[in-house]
Order: sequence, then C-alpha cells, then structure tokens
Amino acid sequence: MPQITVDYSAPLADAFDRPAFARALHTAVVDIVAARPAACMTRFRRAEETVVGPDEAGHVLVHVEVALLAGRSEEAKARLTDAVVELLRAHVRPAGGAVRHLSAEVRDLDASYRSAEG
Ligand SMILES: O=C(O)C/C(=C\C=C(/O)C(=O)O)C(=O)O
Repeated sequence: MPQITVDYSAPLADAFDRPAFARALHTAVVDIVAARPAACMTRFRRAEETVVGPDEAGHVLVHVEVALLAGRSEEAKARLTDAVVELLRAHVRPAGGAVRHLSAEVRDLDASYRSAEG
C-alpha cells in the first residue's frame, strides 16, 4: 500500500480540505505511478507546535511523504512530487496571512516492508 503521511500545522485545521486533498492525491498516485486505487492510504498528523527559523508564529507548514514499493523511476517519483505540491497549493488556503511552506517527497519503502489485510 502506498503509505502516505501528511504533517500539517494546527492553524490550518479549517483551511486545509484534507479529504478532498487525499482523494486528489490518490488519483495522482494511481495515474503517475500505477498504484492500486484501493491501496492508497493517507493519514494526517496535526502539529501543534512549529518553529520556522526563529519564528513561532507567522508560518504554517504542510509536508507530505509518499512511500512506495521500490521500482518506480526517479523521473516518475519527481513527477509525483511536483503533482503533490500543486495539489497542496490548491487545497491549503492561506491562513491568517501566515506564510505557507508546502513540501513533498516520494521515497521507496524499505525492502523489509510487508502488509496484511483483513
Ligand atoms: O497493495 C498493493 O498493491 C501492494 C502493496 C503496496 C503497494 C505499493 O506501496 C505501491 O504500489 O507502491 C502492499 O502493501 O501490499
């Protein structure tokens, strides 16, 4: 299962349409790296405290990590990363004038990865 983790700053709680983002993200994962639709799984983690440089306020962060079984090309992984950042732009509204820091990475799951269902 593509294991997808999204860390986001707490002030974005009402400004980040998480279900819509996850659905669009899963479509992108299926289209770009041919994952099974039903296998795409995203969890969101709300960060109560963030600091950017010296600042405890004035910034909000979203970072997305997509972990895939090994085998996709670097080009495909880079295309997916670009698509994720574009989706973040579309689904994270600026919150109270804070600077948005939107980022993503696509990496390979470790060779030891196993999963089970049921
Ligand atoms: O669910 C699957 O299709 C197989 C799988 C993971 C698949 C990916 O992570 C991928 O396509 O990159 C699994 O966890 O069983």
